[in-house]
Amino acid sequence: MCGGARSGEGGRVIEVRELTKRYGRTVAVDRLSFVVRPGAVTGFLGPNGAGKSTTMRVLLGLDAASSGEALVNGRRYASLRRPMLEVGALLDAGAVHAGRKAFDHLGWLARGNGIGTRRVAEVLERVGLAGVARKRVGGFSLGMRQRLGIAAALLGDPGVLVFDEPVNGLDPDGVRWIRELMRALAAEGRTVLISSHLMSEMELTADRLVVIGRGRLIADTSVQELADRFGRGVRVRSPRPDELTRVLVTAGGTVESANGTAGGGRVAGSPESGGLVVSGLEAKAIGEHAAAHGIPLYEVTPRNASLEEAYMELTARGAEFGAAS
Ligand SMILES: Nc1ncnc2c1ncn2[C@@H]1O[C@H](COP(=O)(O)OP(=O)(O)OP(=O)(O)O)[C@@H](O)[C@H]1O
Repeated sequence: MCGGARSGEGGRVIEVRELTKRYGRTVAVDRLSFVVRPGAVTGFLGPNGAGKSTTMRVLLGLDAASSGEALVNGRRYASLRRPMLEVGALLDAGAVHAGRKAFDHLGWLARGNGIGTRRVAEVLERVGLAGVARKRVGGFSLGMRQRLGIAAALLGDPGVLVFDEPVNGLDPDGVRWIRELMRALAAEGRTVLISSHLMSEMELTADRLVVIGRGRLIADTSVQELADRFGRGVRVRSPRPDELTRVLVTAGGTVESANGTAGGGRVAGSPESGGLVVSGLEAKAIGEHAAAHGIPLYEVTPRNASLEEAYMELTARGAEFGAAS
C-alpha cells in the first residue's frame, strides 16, 4: 500500500513511514505508519500528548525525524520545490504579527512564494474575511485569526491540507464553519488531515480516522467501520442473566456483560450491574428464545454504541499514559 501511494493519486497524499521522534528520553512518536489519501477528511485522533502535533511538525519540516519519514506527495517537506503549492497548514493561529493587516500579511506570504496577489483576495473571500481585509490582525477574534490562518494555508491552492486542532476554542458557529470548509476542501479532491482529541468533533467531520496513542498507531479505519465494529449488539436486561446467557449462547449468540468485562458464554453479574450485550442474534430472536424458556426480560435494546465509547476503549492505555490531561 505504501509503495504505490504516490502514483495515480495526483500527488495528493501524505505518507508517514515508520516515523519515530524522540525528545531526550521521551518517545513522542513511535514507529508510526499511515497513509492519508485525497477526497476525504481524515481525522488524526489521540489523547493529549499522543504525538499528533509532533507528527504534523515533522511532516511540515518544522522538526526532524529521529528515524523513519513523513512525506507529502512522496517527498520530505524540505525537498518540495514550492511547498505552499503542495501543502497548506494551520498549526498555530496566533502566529501572526498583531500590527499587520490581514491583506498585507497574506500579500507578504504570497509574494515570498511566487503567488499573485489576486489569489489573496480570493482566499480572503473564501474564508469570509474580505470585509476586514484592511483591518489589523491584533483586533481579530480567535475565530477570525483561525480563518486568516486557513486563508494562508489555502494561498498556494495546495492539494494537501494539514490542520492541527482547528476548532479549539471556537464558538459553535466557528466550529460549524470549519467543519463545512474541511468537507468542501475534501470534496474538491484534496487530502485533508485534521488533528483533534475529540471524537465528538471528528465523528461529524471526518470520513476516515487515524487514531494514535503514546505515539503508536491504534487504528486506521473509516468512521463507518469503527461504528460497525463497536456499534453492534443488543443490550438485554433480565433478572436471570446466567440462565439467559446459556440459552442465547446455545442459540448461537455471543454474550458479554454490558459493562464491558469479557464473557464468552458465562457472565456473572446482576441486571443492576448493567445487564448483557448480545451479538449474533437479533432483538426479535432474543425475545423469542427468552419467551420459549420462560425467562423474563426487562430490556431489549439494539445498541448503537457511540464512537466516543469506541474511541475511549481504543485509547484506554494511551489515556492512562497521559492521565494528567
Ligand atoms: N519540543 C518538545 N520537547 C520535549 N518534549 C516534547 C516536545 N514536543 C512534544 N513533546 C512531548 O512529546 C509527546 C507528544 O506531544 P505532542 O504535542 O505531539 O502530542 P499531541 O498528540 O499533539 O497532544 P496535544 O493534543 O496535547 O497537542 C508529549 O509527551 C510531549 O510532552
